[in-house]
Amino acid sequence: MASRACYKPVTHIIFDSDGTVLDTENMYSDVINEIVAPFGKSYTYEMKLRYMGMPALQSARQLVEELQLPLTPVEYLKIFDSVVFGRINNVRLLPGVKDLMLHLHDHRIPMAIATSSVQAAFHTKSQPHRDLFPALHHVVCGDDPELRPGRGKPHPDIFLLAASRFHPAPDPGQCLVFEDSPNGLQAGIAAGMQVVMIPDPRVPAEQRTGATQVLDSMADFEPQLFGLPHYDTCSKFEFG
Ligand SMILES: O=c1[nH]cc([C@@H]2O[C@H](COP(=O)(O)O)[C@@H](O)[C@H]2O)c(=O)[nH]1
Ligand SMILES: [Mg+2]
Repeated sequence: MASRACYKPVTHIIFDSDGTVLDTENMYSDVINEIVAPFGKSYTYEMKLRYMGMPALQSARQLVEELQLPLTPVEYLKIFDSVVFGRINNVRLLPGVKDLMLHLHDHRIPMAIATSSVQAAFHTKSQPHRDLFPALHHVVCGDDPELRPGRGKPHPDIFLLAASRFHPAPDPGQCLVFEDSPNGLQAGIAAGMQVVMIPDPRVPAEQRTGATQVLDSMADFEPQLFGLPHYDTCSKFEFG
């Protein structure tokens, strides 16, 4: 992790979604394990560390091959999506997300989401929290027509595309990324952006290397360290 002196001021924020904004990762692990268990397989956390943040079809292809499932990747994805669809009402925002988005929105800081999730899935999962959408300038999903296949996280493309869609577009160095996954961290670094990583406690130290800052929770984020307006104590605690 960088020392305090290494934090550089930023003007724009790009959030990852799954595991950073939406509390979906444990649900994904449960669903994947339920799908593969009848075939005598399990989805370990070691595997998850490699899959998190990957575009859905790429992840499905790798999973089917790695676990030798008697399914095509598309068949697997259909089952996955239908099971997830039944659980979306339980998807919560992670701690600190709402406070930070509302705070930065109050101060007119431009924000976007860059998620590997496909648009239909993101739309469904995020519906319970649509009151926050006006705070976001835009959302880039993994199936965006301007993203080339095979260039999902850990490639930088989705973050660079998200940065290019602000008006006016900032330099990558002016953007701060929030990420939970090692693939997402690498994507943010490759994009030339600072990355605040909020990993699951099981993410090993070596897969956090390069993060500008590692936090246990978004609620611990101190905007002023990155040249952003600090929290007004009253608004954070009265309305958070
Ligand atoms: O255990 C897993 N978690 C997450 C993913 C992939 O990561 C994406 C979420 O990426 P992001 O955190 O960039 O929103 C999911 O849509 C899925 O494609 C996965 O394959 N396996
Ligand atoms: Mg994520």
